[in-house]
This record gives sequence, structure tokens and C-alpha cells, in this order.
Amino acid sequence: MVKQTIQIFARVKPTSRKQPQGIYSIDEDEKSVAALEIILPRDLADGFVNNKRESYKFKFQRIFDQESKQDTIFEIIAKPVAESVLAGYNGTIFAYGQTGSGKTFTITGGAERYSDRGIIPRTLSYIFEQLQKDSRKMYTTHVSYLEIYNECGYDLLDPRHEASSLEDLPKVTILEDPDQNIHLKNLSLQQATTEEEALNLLFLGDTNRMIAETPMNQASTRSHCIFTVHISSKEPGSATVRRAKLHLVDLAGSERVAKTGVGGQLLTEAKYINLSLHYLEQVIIALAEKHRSHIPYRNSMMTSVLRDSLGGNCMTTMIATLSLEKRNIDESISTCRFAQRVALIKNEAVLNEEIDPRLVIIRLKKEIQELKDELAFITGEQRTDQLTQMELDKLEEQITSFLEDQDPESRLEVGSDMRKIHYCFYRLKKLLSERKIPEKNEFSHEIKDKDQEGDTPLKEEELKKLRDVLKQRDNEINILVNMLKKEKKKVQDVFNLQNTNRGGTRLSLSSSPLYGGPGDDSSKASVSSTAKQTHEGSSLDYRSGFHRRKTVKKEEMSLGRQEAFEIFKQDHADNVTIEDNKQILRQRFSEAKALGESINEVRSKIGHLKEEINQRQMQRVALSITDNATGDQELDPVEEKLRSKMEEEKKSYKNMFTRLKGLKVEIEHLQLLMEKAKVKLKKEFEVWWIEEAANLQKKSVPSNSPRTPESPKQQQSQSHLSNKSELISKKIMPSPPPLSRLQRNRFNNPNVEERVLGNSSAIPFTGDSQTDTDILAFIKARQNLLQKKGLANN
Ligand SMILES: Nc1ncnc2c1ncn2[C@@H]1O[C@H](COP(=O)(O)OP(=O)(O)OP(=O)(O)O)[C@@H](O)[C@H]1O
Repeated sequence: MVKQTIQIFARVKPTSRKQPQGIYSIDEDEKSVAALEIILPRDLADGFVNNKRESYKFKFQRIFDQESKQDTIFEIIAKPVAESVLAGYNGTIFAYGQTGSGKTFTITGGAERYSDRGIIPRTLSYIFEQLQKDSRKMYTTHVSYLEIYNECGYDLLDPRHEASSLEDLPKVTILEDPDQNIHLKNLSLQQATTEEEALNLLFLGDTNRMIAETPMNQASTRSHCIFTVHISSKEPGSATVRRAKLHLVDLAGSERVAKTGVGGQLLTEAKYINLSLHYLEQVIIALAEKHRSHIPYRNSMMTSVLRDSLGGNCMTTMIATLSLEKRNIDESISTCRFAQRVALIKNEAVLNEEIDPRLVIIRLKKEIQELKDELAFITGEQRTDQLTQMELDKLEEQITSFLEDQDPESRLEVGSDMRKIHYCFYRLKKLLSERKIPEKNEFSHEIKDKDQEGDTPLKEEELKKLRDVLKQRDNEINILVNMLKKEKKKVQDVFNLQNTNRGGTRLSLSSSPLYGGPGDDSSKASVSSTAKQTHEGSSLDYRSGFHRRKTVKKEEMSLGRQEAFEIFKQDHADNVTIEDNKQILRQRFSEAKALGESINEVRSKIGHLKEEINQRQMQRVALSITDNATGDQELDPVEEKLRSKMEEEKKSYKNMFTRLKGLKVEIEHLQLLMEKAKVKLKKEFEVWWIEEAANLQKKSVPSNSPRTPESPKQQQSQSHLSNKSELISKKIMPSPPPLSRLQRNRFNNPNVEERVLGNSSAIPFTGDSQTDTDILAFIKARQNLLQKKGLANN
């Protein structure tokens, strides 16, 4: 057991504007702790933060200033936690801080550069690297990704859904068993056998999170996210399984509602966030108090899920993310105060070891078989599990005559065959429960084994010993089978619930020590084959899910919108990122290609050198035979030279190979970043498109002025355009934009068409109000863009 207080670290986000001098200072001199001093600017010191204090000092394990890079954060904060998870302890790293202070950047990473990878991808990379190195154990790794928004949990790794809103994602609920273990119903657990698979899952979850958020609901700001890596390990042949979980938590923005000054839906969200963070604070206060027996974990979903991470069996680390700009000073001080309280909490992490009941059963069964064989050898009888019909009939006769025998001393003699003994007990019990045994025959006397008196003492003793062992083993098996049944029932219950809820089958997570988690073959065996298929199917699905999404979206986009999309994306910051990353990718690809070629060259050089050395050796042997010389022990300088050259080539081969491996990971990561940026770009375009259409509508509707009659020339030109427009509109607008019904109704208003028609005779119309509205929206949007870029005619 490791007793440890929660480790607290602080990270200061770089400021975009020039930081006023002396707003904070870091003192690293003190032993094993660092102090962060926040110095209030003069104009704030008398203000709302606190009465006239000028500076605040907070202690942390370490403070990372604005210059700190992601690799340092990983090395110092996350690596030790990952190491303890690999050793079998649970671990949690959570980021806490106000919106925009860098929580997501720290936990997941930035979306632009490979070097901005956050704790999750770096930890996955480290974990898989370590697992690969350790061949002494068998490891199984699974991941899950949970989002908590307004007190509801959502599974971000559901491969069966194309989420377009949060409600599309499977809802995760909390179940608590009688032993107070938390089970997350509906949270899928996806197996990841490589770093690449795990990263794909992370990106799938992030994309689902991004797709599901609306402008009103910036999910990243207003929701809590928990990415969990589950590792189980076992040495071959051992019955002990170690399980550990690593929670990587990105909490919602911690700012107070009063300051944000929000209303409506945002206020509701803010209340939920503040409430759940308030409950988190309450849990932390309660844990920090000595002799406090009740800890209010159940108040919110987040504290329930993180129960083990706070005051439980876990090594926990908190990162306080701080934005030390003047306007954020008060929030930063709150964050630091919160961290100081968290630092008081003690956790007791224990190794999560358990016996694999499946293996114990196999061992016991083997032992039983051996005992049976031994018994058969001694008794000279070969037994099967079942009694034959003849044996059963004979036993029935014996039982009847035993029950009918008036002699109280009479005995039921069935020998030492446990199957017969069990059968007799079974029959007697049945008869007793059916009350078919006459009062006087009730066997209240002890059954004594006097009948064996004639046997030799050695045989009798041996038989008795064997019988005892058998009985003991039977008992053990019964206990284990019951344990398995209980587990199977738990899993089955969850499946049944899920089937009822969603018409599908999913796995459930549990924090119970016996839970059928990753790598637990026993639980897998107990899961129905349908469930297994679903699980296997899903882990395949997610790999294609991320890429499938983009194809679907592309097909949906009409040519007109595609044109608008092309213009839209030209200036978009994400497009710049995509283009930059494309550039980097090209470079990396060509570097990888060149490296591949060099590796091949070096490989063939090594081959040649080997051959040369062989030939040299053969020559020397041949020479020594022809010259009849014995001095072949001498070192051959030529061979030595060849050898050292070969060593050099091998070294460079190894270096190049390591670099190539690194390049592969970087290329994959960049590809995923680009994919994510593209999805985001498209999503933003859709929002913008709808907004443009709505703006156009707003401008058009209020006009009630009668239309000026058109001149015959106008009418002529219009009808001409109208005919032509059918072709054009078909060409550029095959599908309507995804407008809401409300918006569609608004657009269907003939006034709009008429008004704009009256104003812009050059616009092609189709006669179909929906398509015409699309055309108008498109043209207007294009004009706006061109105006922004200074390319408009007027
Ligand atoms: N240490 C850092 N270095 C460079 N950029 C950073 C750093 N921290 C944050 N950023 C940038 O600041 C912006 C806001 O950061 P981020 O999204 O991580 O904040 P957050 O605390 O997660 O906010 P929210 O509560 O809204 O999720 C992002 O554009 C991010 O890239």
C-alpha cells in the first residue's frame, strides 16, 4: 500500500498580450516545493479580489511557467503516474482551471502541431512502449471515454453512431452495487492493442465531442471529460491478475457564474458546472477534514465516477491551469486556493491483484481428476460422472428397504462412492421435503461408518483422506462457481438492461474488485456470444468510423455549397493549420521515404560486410591448412576493420530505424489532426451557412412595400433567366442545406423570392422555393466573403 497526498502542480498559460511585469513570481528554492506568488496589480488590490492584500502565495510540487513545453509536462507530471499504473496501481491526473486556461491543451494537446501533443497521446505512447518491452507478462489494454454534460454521462467511443448532437450518443448512467462499487452502465470499453489503435480511439472521441457541441454548447468548456486507460497484466501460468486504471480528466471551466454574466441555456449549464464543481469542492473539503465519516460523493456524477481518485485507492495528481492575465487574476487565485485544499487529501493506493477464478478452477479440476484416478486405482473401479441406470435402480431399492427397515440400527450401505452417497442424500432430502418418510423412520441418528471395519486400516485411511480432499475440492469449486455465476449475472444484467434500452449489447465497467474488466477471460467467457460479437465488431468499427464520417459528409454537399465551402475555408485559421500540416506531412513522407531507402542501403551494406568477413575467415582457414600454420589465433587487421565498419553501419541502421518509427507515429498523429481540423472546418461552415441564410431572410422579410410593377423588358429577361436557372440551379444546388423546419418555413415565404427577385435580376431562379432560397443564400454568402476579401465589385 502506498500512502500519498494528492500531488499538485501549477501551469501558467502563455499570454497573448505582453504581460505586465511582476504579476507573478515563482520561487523554486524551497525544499521539494515551489511557491507561486501572485502579485495584485495596484488597481485590483483594492477591488473585488480581496481587501487590500497585495500578494498571494501558494505552494505546489512544481510550477510550470509560460515557457514550459508539453514534453516537460509529460516527463514530470504524467510519466510517474503512468509508471505506477503499469505497476498495478490506479492513477488519476486531472486538470482544473477556468475556461481557456489550458486544461484541454495540457490533457489532450493542441490541434496544430505534433509537438503540442498533450498528456493523453504521450502517455499512450509511453505505456505501449513499455508494454512492448516487457515480455515477461501478458497485457491487455482497453480505453473508455466519458463526457459528463449537465449531470448526464455520454459515451464518446460509440462506433455505431454518427453523432450530430450530444443526445445521439449513448447515455451513461451510474449503478451502485450493494458493496458500493460504481458501475458505469453503457460506457463502452474498447480494446486497443497498439498505440495507433488507442490514438484512433482518442481522436474518435474528440471528434464526437466536437461534432456534438453546438455554438450554444461549447462542450469542451462546459463538460467534464474522462479518458480512461485500463491495463490488466498476468504472468504466464499465474492465477494472479493485476488491474489498474488511469483516468485522465479534463474538467469543465471553473469560473463562477456571477462573473460570466450569462442567462438562459448557458445559465443552466453554468449552474450544473458550478454545482458539480461545488460538489467536487465539498468532497475535497470533507476529505481534508480529519474524522469525517461521510463524504458526499453521490451528489454528482463526476464525484461518483472519481470516487476512487479522491481519498481512495489511487495515485492522484492535479494540474491547476492558470491564466495570469489581469482580468483573470481572481479566478486564478480561486484555482490556487482549491489546489491547496486538494493537497491535503491522502490517498491509499493498493496493488489491484486478484486471483483469476477461471485458472483456479482449471487447476482444481485437474487435481480432482488426479484424485479420481488414484481412487479408481485403489478401488479397482473406473467411474464416470453419472451413475448408470442399473446403479440408480439398485440405490432406489436400497433406500426403500433402508426406510422400511424397523431396526433403528439398520444402515444404508452404498460404499465410498461419493456419487452414490450424494444421490442417497438427495433422495432422502427429497422424501423428507415431500413428507413421505414415516415419523418412526426419521433418521435422527448419526450415520456412522462402521461398515468399513473389515477393510485394511491403510486402505481405509487412504480412502478417507481422498474422500476428504475430494469434498474439500468440491466445496472450493462450488464457491468459485458461485462467484463466477454472480459475476456472470452482473454482466448479463447489464447486457439485458442495455438490450432493453438500446436494442443492442454493450459492456459495462465496474470498479468492483471482481469486475469482468479488460483481460478478464473469465468474464469474457461468461458473456454471451452475441455480446462478444458486438464487442469485437465495435472495435473494428471504430477504426473505420472516423474516416467514414468525412466521406458521408462530402457526398452530402451540393456543388454550390462546395464552391462556397472552398471560399469559406481559404481564409479560415484551421485551413492554414491544415495546409501547414499538409506541408509538414509531405516533408515527413519524403523524409520517411529517403530514410527507408537509406535503411535498405545500409542493410545491404551490412550484408556485404558480413559476406566479406566470412570470405576473409574462409581464406584464413584455407591458408592455415595449406601453410600448415598454427598461428591462426592472431587477429586479422583487415577483418577487424571490416567488423568495426559493420558495427558502425549497424549503429546507423538502428538510429535510422528509430527515427523511422518516430516518423511513423508523427505522420499518423498529423493525419489525425488534419482529419479533426477538417471535420471542425466543415462544421463551422455549416453553422456559418445557416447563419448567412437566416440573416438574408431577416433582411428580406420586414419589407411590406408593394413591388414595383416590372417593365415588359424586365419580365422578359426574368423569364429567360428563370428558364436558364433551372439548369444552373440543378447544377449548383442539387441538395438543400440542412435548415431547420422553422427556417425552411420562413424561407418558403413567397415574399422573399419576390423581393430579392425584384432587386437582383441577374440571379437565376428555378421556381422551386427551397432551391431558390439556397441560391440566394449562396450568392449572398459569396458576396459577403468577396467583400471581406476586398474582391467585390461594388
Ligand atoms: N501552455 C500553452 N501553450 C500554448 N497555447 C496554449 C497553452 N495553454 C492553452 N493554450 C491555448 O489556449 C487556448 C485555450 O486553451 P484550452 O482550450 O486548453 O483551455 P481550456 O482550459 O481547456 O478551456 P475550456 O474550459 O474552454 O475547455 C487554446 O487555443 C490553446 O491552444
